Amino acid sequence: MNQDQQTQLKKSVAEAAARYVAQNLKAGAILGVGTGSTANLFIDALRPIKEKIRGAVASSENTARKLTEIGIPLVALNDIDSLPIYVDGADEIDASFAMIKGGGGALTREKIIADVADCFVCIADASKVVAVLGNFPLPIEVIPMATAQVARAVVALGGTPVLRKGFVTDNGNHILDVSGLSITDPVALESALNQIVGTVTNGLFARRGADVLLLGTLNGVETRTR
Ligand SMILES: O=C(CO)[C@H](O)[C@H](O)COP(=O)(O)O
Repeated sequence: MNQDQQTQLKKSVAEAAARYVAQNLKAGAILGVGTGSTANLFIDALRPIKEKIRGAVASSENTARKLTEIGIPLVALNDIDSLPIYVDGADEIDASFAMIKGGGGALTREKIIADVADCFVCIADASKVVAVLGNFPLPIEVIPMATAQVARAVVALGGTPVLRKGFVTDNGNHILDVSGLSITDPVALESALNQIVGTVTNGLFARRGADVLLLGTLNGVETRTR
């Protein structure tokens, strides 16, 4: 698949996700919105149905800006008790709907919103589906003073961490991108990484994976459920 085709597939799933929201989000409800190029296309696709959405919880400052631009009011996660639907992209997704996320660096806020949401709708083009997670380097958000220590702990687990240069997360932290992991047990690795002191969040979304996958393929958008 070339880049133009991939962009076209991202656009198709973004539009399918907007239709999904129009059909499934109750009038006046709050929507969770992810981060990244697919999420940006999703925000664009929300324009025609924006009156139906009372407000949105944004997973990053970029997403907050885009939502504001199209006139969807922002809602703080602390001001709501529940969130029916969260729509976000992924860097990789496997057959059990476990994902690697955080290519855009928004993994911590994304994981928090995903945890609150009743339904995580993953929007992805076909290139994101893998048999085993780990070809895409796994992002880990770390407290800056702990970066070297977390990197040593990650090496001990068999990974090769690289500091994402010139990048600071919306929370003021660093990202280590970890390659060389063949993630055959995503739940166990997510838990193991959570134990490393100085780690804020790792980009494995396995304990709380997606519920619905809208997958853009060259033959159209497939809806898969777990
Ligand atoms: O996790 C993310 C951002 O932190 C994104 O969802 C992930 O990187 C996919 O991005 P894109 O839609 O640009 O391929």
